[in-house]
Amino acid sequence: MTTPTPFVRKDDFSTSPEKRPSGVDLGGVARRALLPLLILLAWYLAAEARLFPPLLLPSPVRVFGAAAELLETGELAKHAAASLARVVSGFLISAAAALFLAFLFYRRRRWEEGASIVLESLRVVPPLSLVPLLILWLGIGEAPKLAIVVLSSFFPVYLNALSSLRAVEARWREYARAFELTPGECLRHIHVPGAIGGLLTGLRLGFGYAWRALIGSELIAAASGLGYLIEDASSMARTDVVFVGVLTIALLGILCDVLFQKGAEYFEARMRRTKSLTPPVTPPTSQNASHAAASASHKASEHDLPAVRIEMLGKTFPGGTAPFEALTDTFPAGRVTALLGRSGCGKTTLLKIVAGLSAPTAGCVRFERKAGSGAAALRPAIGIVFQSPMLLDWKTVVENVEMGILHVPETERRERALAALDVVGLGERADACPEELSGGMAQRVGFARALARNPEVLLMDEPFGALDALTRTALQRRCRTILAERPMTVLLITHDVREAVRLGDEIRILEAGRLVTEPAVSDPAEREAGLEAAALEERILTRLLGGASLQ
Ligand SMILES: Nc1ncnc2c1ncn2[C@@H]1O[C@H](COP(=O)(O)OP(=O)(O)OP(=O)(O)O)[C@@H](O)[C@H]1O
Repeated sequence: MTTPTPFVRKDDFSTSPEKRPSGVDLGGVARRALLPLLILLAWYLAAEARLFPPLLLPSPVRVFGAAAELLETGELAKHAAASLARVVSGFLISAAAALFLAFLFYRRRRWEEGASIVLESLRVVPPLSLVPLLILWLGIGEAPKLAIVVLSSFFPVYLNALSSLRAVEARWREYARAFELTPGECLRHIHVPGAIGGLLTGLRLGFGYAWRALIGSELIAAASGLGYLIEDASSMARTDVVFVGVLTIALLGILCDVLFQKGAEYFEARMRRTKSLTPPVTPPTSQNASHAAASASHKASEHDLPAVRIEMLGKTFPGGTAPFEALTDTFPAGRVTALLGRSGCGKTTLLKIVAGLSAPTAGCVRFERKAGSGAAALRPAIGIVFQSPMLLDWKTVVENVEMGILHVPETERRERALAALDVVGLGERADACPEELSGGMAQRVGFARALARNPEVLLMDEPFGALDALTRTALQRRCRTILAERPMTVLLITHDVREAVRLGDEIRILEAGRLVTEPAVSDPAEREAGLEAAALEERILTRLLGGASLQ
C-alpha cells in the first residue's frame, strides 16, 4: 500500500510547554551546575598549588578580579555589546538569506541544482580562509567581520530549512493535490507549521555558529569586541583578561541560546497550537445551520451523478513495474463499487489515477453523465478518504475538515465543516486536537473532510483497514447510512471481502491486470448476514486465495 502515513514530528523542540512540569526544576539546575563548580574548584586548587605558572593558569580569584575591574571601567560591557551587535546583525542577515533560498528552492530542485556548485563550494571553504580576500574587497571596517559571521551561520539555517521543508512537502504532496490546495495554502497551512521544528533547529544552530565565528571575525583589524579584548590582552601577557574574554563569550553564548530556545518554543507553540489562538467553535445560527446542513447533506440528484469510465487504462512506473496495461470498465453512477484484489495488484494505483493524483501511461478516465443532465460539462467534485486519516496535528478537528474546502468562502467554510462533522457524529469534538481522538474518530474526521466537499465521486482507499474489527463494523454501518442518504459514485478499495460484500453495490476483482465482475448481493438488507452474502464471500475468498501464492 502506498498511501502516505500520518505525519508525526519529532525534533529538538518537542518539549512543548504544556508537557513540561511547571515551576523551576531545582534538581535539573543542580545537575547542570555541578560539573562547572567542580571544574572551578579544580582550577582554584591547581592555581593555588602553583601546578602551572600563573601566566598559563591565573587563579580564578585573579580572573574574577580582572572581570570586576573591567566591569567597573565599562570596558567589558563595551566590548560585549560590540560583539553582540556583530553576532546579531550577522546572524539576521544570514538567516534572512538562508530562509529566502530554502523557501525558493525546496520545490524547485532544478533551481537548487543551478546554485549547488557555488553553495557547496562556499560550504566547504572555511570562512576564515577568505579573510584576505574579504579585506581586499570590503576593507577593514565592519563589513568583512560581518561577512565571516554571515558565512559561518548561513549553512546550518539553510540546510535544516531546506531538508525539513522538503520532507514535509513530500509527505503531504498527495494530500495537497487531493484537496486542490494552492502553493500559498500549502505553505501557510502545511509546510511552514509542519517544518517549524526543523526551521527553528537550523536557526538555533546558526546562531551558535555565529558566536563561534565571532573571534575569527574580530581578528580583522578590530578596535572593539571580545575578540579584540582577547587579542589585545594576549599581546600584553594578561592571561587573566583573556580568561575574562573567553568566559564572557561562553556566558553570553549560553544566555543567547537559552533565550533563543525559549523564544523558539513559544513561537512553535503559537504556530502549531492554532487551537488555543483561534476563536472557539460556536454553533451556527439557526438560519446558517439549516443552510449548512442542507449543504452538508447535499443530496446530488442520482440523475446528475457521473459514472466513472476507464478506457484501456495502463500504468508503467519508471522502474518498469506495470500493474495493468489495458483496463476498461465502468463504475456506475450513484453506486458503490468495491474493488478487491491481492496485495500489489494495482488497486491504489487505479484509485490515484481516477483521483487525478497520478497520470496514466495509457488510456484515460472519463466521468460520464446521463444525456440531458444539467451538469453534463462539469468535472465532478471528488472526495478522497485515505487509508490513514492524514490529519494535520497542528490544527483542530474542524480546521482539518476545512482543509478539504479551502476554496469555499471563509464564512461558509466553518459551517460546512461543522455540518460534515455532524454527519459522521463528531460535531461535539470539533474543537478537539487530532491527538485527542481514537483511531476510529480520526478516520471519521477524514471521512467528514471528504464529505464537506459535497463530492459526487467518493474515492476510498481501504478507509477502515487499520481499525479493529468492532470499530470497522461500526464505521461500515455508518458509511452505509450516509451513502444511503447521500448518493454518490463510490469506488471503495478494500482487502476485506466481507466489507466489499456489505458495502458494494458492484464488486470488481483486479487480478492479473484485468477487472473481473462478481455479482453483488442486490438486496442491501441481505448483505449483512444473508445466505447469498455468505456464499458470495466464500466464492470471492476462494478466487482470491486460488491465485498465485502470497508475496
Ligand atoms: N511510485 C511507484 N513507483 C514504482 N512502483 C510503484 C509505485 N507505486 C506503486 N508501485 C508498484 O505498483 C504495483 C501496484 O501498487 P499498488 O500500491 O497500486 O498496489 P495495491 O493493489 O494497492 O497493493 P496493496 O493492496 O498492498 O496496497 C506494486 O508492485 C508497487 O510496487
